[in-house]
Amino acid sequence: MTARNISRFWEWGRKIICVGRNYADHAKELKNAIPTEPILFLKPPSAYVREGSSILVPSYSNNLHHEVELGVVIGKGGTAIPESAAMEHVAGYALCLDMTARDVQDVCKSKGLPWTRAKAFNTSCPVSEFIPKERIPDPGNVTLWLKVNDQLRQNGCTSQMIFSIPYLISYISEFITLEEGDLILTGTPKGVSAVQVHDQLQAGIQDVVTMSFRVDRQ
Ligand SMILES: O=C(O)/C=C/C(=O)CC(=O)C(=O)O
Ligand SMILES: [Mg+2]
Repeated sequence: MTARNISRFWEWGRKIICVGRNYADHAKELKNAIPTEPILFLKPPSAYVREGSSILVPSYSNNLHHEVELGVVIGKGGTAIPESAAMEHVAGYALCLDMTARDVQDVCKSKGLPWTRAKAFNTSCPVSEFIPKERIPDPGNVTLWLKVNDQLRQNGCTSQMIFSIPYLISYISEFITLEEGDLILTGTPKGVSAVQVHDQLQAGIQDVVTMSFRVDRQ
């Protein structure tokens, strides 16, 4: 059997675990309280989309938002990983978008329902190429940005995260066993806004990576 290559982790069918409201300025812009514990939700592997394919607006949404996020790719699985050992479990990173049907999420929130339809639809997780760990020596201090049609909408630093990457790995692995190829989306900084069909999104991690996606109707 051919060995699988972590640099194509999105083909492995592993878990996508997302952290919400992990930046105070984003929690505030949506009028949410600052969390005292990580807020988690999941996307299925069918949410992945790669450059060259489009982000599809779900037929049931009229308010699709971009959220640029740093993704952490797990290289070594584990359960109840101590915070002190957490970074040993990281293989690398990816720039990710947590595409969110905000109108649907608002309805879910008002009814106390899960966010699945708002967050987990096909193409809701655009990802960049795999970034080996060595290329981001300090993932707790990198700038993430996103432009829509060349206009800057998001520009934030991972130093603003409420819960650090080691803390998140430790917290999550207490009750979800992490496996090689899993991806953790670490939350978005402020500046989320709506995208329209035929918009061109461009995003980057300072001088490390950039990626582009077009938006189309489902
Ligand atoms: O509570 C809300 O209104 C929205 C929360 C999110 O969408 C959370 C995230 O996905 C995030 O902060 O990245
Ligand atoms: Mg998000």
